[in-house]
Amino acid sequence: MQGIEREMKKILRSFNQLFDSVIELRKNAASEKEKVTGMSGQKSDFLQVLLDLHNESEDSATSFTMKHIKGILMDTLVGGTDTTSTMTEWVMAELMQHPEKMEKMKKELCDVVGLNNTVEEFHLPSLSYLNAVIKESFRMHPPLPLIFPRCCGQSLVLGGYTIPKGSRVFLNMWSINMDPNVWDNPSEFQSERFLNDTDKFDFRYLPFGAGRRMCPGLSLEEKMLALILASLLHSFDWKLPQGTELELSSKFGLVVKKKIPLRLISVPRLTNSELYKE
Ligand code: HEM
Repeated sequence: MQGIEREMKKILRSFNQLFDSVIELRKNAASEKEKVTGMSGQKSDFLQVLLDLHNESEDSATSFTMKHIKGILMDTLVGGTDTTSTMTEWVMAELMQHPEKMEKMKKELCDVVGLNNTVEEFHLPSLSYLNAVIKESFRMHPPLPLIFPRCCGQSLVLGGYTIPKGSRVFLNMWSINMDPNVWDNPSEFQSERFLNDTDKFDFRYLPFGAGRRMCPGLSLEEKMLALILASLLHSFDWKLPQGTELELSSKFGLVVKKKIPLRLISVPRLTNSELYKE
């Protein structure tokens, strides 16, 4: 009616073309490699695993088609891009708002990584303060505060409320995260509350949802976000452009972002300028 469907189909077509060309490139590269090395079926990345599954399932009753592959690529792209960039922005904004925590963060990075090195994946498990800062940022700024709606399978009474079978239920994570009965001083950014955190499942804190439909990108995200942030914070000092002020208001949408995008100036921090070259 308002051209939304037409626009959606146009976007879908361009994504389809993108995925087709990526898949075609991969297939050509794989057959080229097979010709040179005589080896096939090398599981080098996620796309290759999907293509191998497709090849293996061609003769089976439950086939795994190209349509499935493109659907998975689409889910990964949609689920993993806006959420990650939004969260990077929130963590940086909170650290700019709390310079003492920014300093603590940098000290941890200096101790673990050293100013003559760049951050690598193997450093991440030792960055416990970074982990706490990320968790506290997820608590205060969950990118998907209502996670995804659930449908009630059978009628039940919960906390005195009757929820009829078939109701659509939204879980408001944001209000749980801000509830003083659940968290001490919930409106304060206190990353230290997550410092001695155990891996025990905590129903007060569900930025990635829960149950069978919880976010499948969780373990990738934990590493990706920590690596992006650790690299940004270790390699550069950050300051606000002159005459600008930091503000932390949010804008509601499918992903809750900062209302005004964060703009910062980076100043190289590492001792060896060669480390900034590819
Ligand atoms: C800051 C990062 C992310 C956050 C906060 C986040 C959060 C969520 C949440 C709350 C859900 C709904 C879970 C539920 O209803 O229980 C979800 C679903 C999903 N996420 Fe993520 N996500 C993130 C990153 C990613 C990444 C990196 C990927 C892929 C690589 C991804 C792929 C998906 C997919 C495919 C679903 C739908 C799962 C289903 O319906 O079965 N997400 N995510």
